[in-house]
Amino acid sequence: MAKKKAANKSPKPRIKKPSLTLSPKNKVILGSFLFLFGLALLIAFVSFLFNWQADQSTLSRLGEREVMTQNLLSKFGAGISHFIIYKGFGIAAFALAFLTLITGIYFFFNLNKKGLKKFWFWGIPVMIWLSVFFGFFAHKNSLLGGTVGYEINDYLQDFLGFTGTILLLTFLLVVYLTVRLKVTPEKVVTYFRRTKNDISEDFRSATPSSEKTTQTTPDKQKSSVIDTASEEPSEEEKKVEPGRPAPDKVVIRSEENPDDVEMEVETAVEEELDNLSKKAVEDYGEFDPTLELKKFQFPTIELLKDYNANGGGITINQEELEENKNRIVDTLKNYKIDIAQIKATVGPTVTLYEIIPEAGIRISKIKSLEDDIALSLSALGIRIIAPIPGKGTIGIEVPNKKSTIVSMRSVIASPKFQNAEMELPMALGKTISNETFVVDLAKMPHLLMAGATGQGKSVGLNAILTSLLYSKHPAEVKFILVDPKKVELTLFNKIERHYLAKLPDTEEAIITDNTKVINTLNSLCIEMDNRYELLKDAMVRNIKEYNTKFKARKLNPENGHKFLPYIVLVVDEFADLIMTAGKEVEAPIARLAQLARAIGIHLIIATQRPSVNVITGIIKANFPARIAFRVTSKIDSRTILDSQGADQLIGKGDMLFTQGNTLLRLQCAFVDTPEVEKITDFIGSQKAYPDAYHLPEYSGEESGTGLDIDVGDRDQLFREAAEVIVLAQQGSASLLQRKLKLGYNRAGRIIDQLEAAGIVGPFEGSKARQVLVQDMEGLSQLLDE
Ligand SMILES: Nc1ncnc2c1ncn2[C@@H]1O[C@H](COP(=O)(O)OP(=O)(O)OP(=O)(O)O)[C@@H](O)[C@H]1O
Repeated sequence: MAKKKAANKSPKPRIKKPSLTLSPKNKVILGSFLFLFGLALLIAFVSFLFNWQADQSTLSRLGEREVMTQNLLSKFGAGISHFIIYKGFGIAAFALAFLTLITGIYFFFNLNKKGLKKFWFWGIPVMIWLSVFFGFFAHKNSLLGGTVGYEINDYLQDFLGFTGTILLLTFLLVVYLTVRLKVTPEKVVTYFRRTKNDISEDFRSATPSSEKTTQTTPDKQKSSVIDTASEEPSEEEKKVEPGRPAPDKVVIRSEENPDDVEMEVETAVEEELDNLSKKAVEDYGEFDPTLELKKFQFPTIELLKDYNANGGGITINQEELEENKNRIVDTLKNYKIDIAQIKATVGPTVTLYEIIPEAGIRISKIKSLEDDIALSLSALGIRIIAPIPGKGTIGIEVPNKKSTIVSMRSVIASPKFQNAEMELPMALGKTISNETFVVDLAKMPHLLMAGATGQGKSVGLNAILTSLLYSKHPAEVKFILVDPKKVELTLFNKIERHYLAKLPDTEEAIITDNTKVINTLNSLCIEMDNRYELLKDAMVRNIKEYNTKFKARKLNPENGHKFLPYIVLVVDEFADLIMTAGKEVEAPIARLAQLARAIGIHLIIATQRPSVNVITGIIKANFPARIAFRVTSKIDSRTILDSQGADQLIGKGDMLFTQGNTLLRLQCAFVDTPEVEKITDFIGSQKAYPDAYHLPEYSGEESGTGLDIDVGDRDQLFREAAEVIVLAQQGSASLLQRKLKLGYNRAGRIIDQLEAAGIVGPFEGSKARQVLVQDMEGLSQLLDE
């Protein structure tokens, strides 16, 4: 039926569009016509060059049959040549003949017309350029530039003068060479270099023919001769992929035994770069990750305060030095330890006295006198290093009476930081010999920081972040800041869209809520896995190689590849996090610490309480780099550094740094909150990305109570407990404890089961849980279901 309907439908009158495409037959006809016409033009033009003067008198009478012309194509040739060459473009008009000829070939063989369009697009301007150029010589030979060339040239000279016209033509020539022929200065240089090499190569290969013959002289014949393969390429060589260099081949042939089988030794040649990527780099240059914020300005050094401007700096107090020296010598003498030599190095906060004891003194003896020396010097924070590694001396560090602030400004301005060729340079402060200390976070690869309250942890974190802000573009590094104290890192909110990373759909980039940390950490683990996939795909081992490859345009963004910024996760108050979230935090942190180094995710973890349940073995094992500010006990010092010493520091940024082996005493650079504010204001006022860097989405479980409790696992007293709760309309475990005489654990378990059954609501902190069933009737209905 339907078919019938369709059949009955009268066909709509269609308007036939004129088709511009030619049938193959017509293409051959048109192609051959154009080809022959172009050929005819060429013949006529060439002939015109020799006969134009003779034929000129006949031009006015070309219509008459009896007029004779010299042109090979007779009157037609003379006429059209006169029109196109003499009246037109001069000898540049040959281009027209060639273009017609080529067009004929394209149509005849039905070739892709894209190339043909290019010929015309560039051919016509080239013809005009040539004719204008030859216009300069019109007074010598009017045929060179033709009338058009002469007139345009004359016109240009009227306005630009002779020199101006030449300059304009030169400019157009440069445009043509670079755009059409892709000639660049580097290419020209390499071309000449290669030619030079080729010539010298030829020259060299021409001379040693005598050597070749000498090789075959009998006295030099050994068991085998190595000579290069014959010049004629073998079948295999011919099969080598285009674009891939042919491997170097040598043939080893036994000379004594010509019947022996030849052995061919092939040395593999490194595969040439991907031609496409090479071309992309040639056309567009290397990928620049900073392009989006091209105008981004790094903060200036003036934003940082110069604490030593008013004659601060390290002052050497001779009296103090002398006094301390005498006391050290006297104290040691009291214990019958003689000193051969003593030397002092004055640092910003402490002075190091290096002593060489007389021969025969046991080092352990001096070490055991630490407290006595401290007592006699009546100073806190004395540290004895016996012996100083690599020096063979014993060091006694004594705090200066007047310490000097190491300003962030001085370390940032130091050449050591400015010239640091590091991925993530951090200017931590100054050593005891007053040298700026810069380390690479990327090499650490994670950093653990501990210290009692008020000893300089937050300042230390700010110093690290400031160093990175002064050295890395927003495209190169992203921070994830976790700040349970809510006040320490809030200033960095202003640079959210420049430097921070966050989970999509979260408002604040700085995480202050411990429960959100878990999601972020898990999301970071996903990011890590994704990055490893990308690295695997790109066949590289680390983020540096990956980004280099990406910049060289060897990785296709359409396959998910992108420039990967470093990610630095900073956690202030790690102890607080472990207390509230425990294993849930530890597991992803440990995973990241173990695996994230290669893919550019680095962790900086700070804690007040370096006890073993906070800094667990697994975390310690993966954080070889540690910073200890002053801690209150030797045990804490051992936990963080695996040795004592941090308990003897003097606070205020005095710190010990280790990267696995030796301990280094440093004075942390000081950066105050107003300075950080100025820096973040400076960056925050500049153009930013539309949003913070988005981490992959992670949907964690909303509640950690395990709501999928099996009905069969319910407590025997479940029903009774439910009734108690509904009757009292109060969802608390202590009520169950009292009424049913239960222990805390069992009551807690029953509450969880009640929550799973939908009788009470979720945990609400100190408040009792909400009861979701209003009366006993509702309860029995629910339970029967
Ligand atoms: N590198 C330093 N140079 C000079 N003074 C410093 C330095 N670091 C810290 N201080 C001083 O110590 C004070 C406390 O430092 P900071 O706020 O960093 O301590 P904290 O360890 O973070 O304490 P909390 O754990 O309670 O936050 C600073 O206000 C400053 O006066």
